[in-house]
Amino acid sequence: MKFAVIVFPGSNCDVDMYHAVKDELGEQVDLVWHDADNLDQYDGILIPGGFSYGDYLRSGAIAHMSVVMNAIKKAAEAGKPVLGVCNGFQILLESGLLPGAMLRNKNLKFICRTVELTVENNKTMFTSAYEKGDKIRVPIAHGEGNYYCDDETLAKLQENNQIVFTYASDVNGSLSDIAGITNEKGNVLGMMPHPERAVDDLLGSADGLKLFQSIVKHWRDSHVVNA
Ligand SMILES: NC(=O)CC[C@H](N)C(=O)O
Repeated sequence: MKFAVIVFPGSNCDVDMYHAVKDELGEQVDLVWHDADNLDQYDGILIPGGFSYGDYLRSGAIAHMSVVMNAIKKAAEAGKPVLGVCNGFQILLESGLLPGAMLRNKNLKFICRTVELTVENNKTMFTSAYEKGDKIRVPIAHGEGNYYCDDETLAKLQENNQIVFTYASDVNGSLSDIAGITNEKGNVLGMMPHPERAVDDLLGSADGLKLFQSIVKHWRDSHVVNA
C-alpha cells in the first residue's frame, strides 16, 4: 500500500507520520508538497499535524484553499482512506470534508500530554484492529481542539456512528468529548490525538499503530487476491 503524507508550510508532524508508516508499519510512503494536483498513485492520504500557515485566521483556514485539496477531495470521493490528524483534522473541517468546527481549548491554553481515548466504533476501515470500548493512550498537542457542531449535526454523527474516538474524560471542552469523527461514508477520519506519536512502546504507547494496521488490512482485503 502506498501513502502520501501531505506537507504544508508550517506542518511539523509530517516526518513523524512518515516514520510511523515507513519504519513501524512497513508500507510505502512519500512526502507530498501542498501544490500537488494529482494523488492518483496513492492508496491512502495522510494529513499531518502542525501549524499550517502559522494558524493565521483559524487553524487550517488557509491550508484548505491549497491546490492539493482538490486532489484530496477526489481521493475521498473515490473512497480512499483520508486521515487528518490534529491540524490535518482542522483542515478537513475547514474544507467541509468533515462537519463541525474547532474552538480554542476551553482553558485557552495549548495542551500537550498523553490522554486516554475510548474506541467508540471499531467497524471502520481505521479501527477494525481495536475492540469497541478499548481504552487507548495517545498524545495530544493542540490549542484549538475543542470540537463543536450544531445539535442537528451531532444527532447525525451519533445516528450514523461517525464518532469514532472520544476522550475518556473532558480534556479540552469538546462537545460529547469528541476526539475523532468520520464522514458519512466512513473513509475520511479526522482526530485531534496523534496516533503517529504512539507507534512504539519506546514512545510511551504503541496504541496508535493499530489504526494504521487497520487501514492496511482494509486495503489488502479489497485489493490483494490470494491465489
Ligand atoms: N499539533 C498540531 O497539529 C497543532 C494543531 C493546531 N495548530 C492547534 O494548535 O490547535
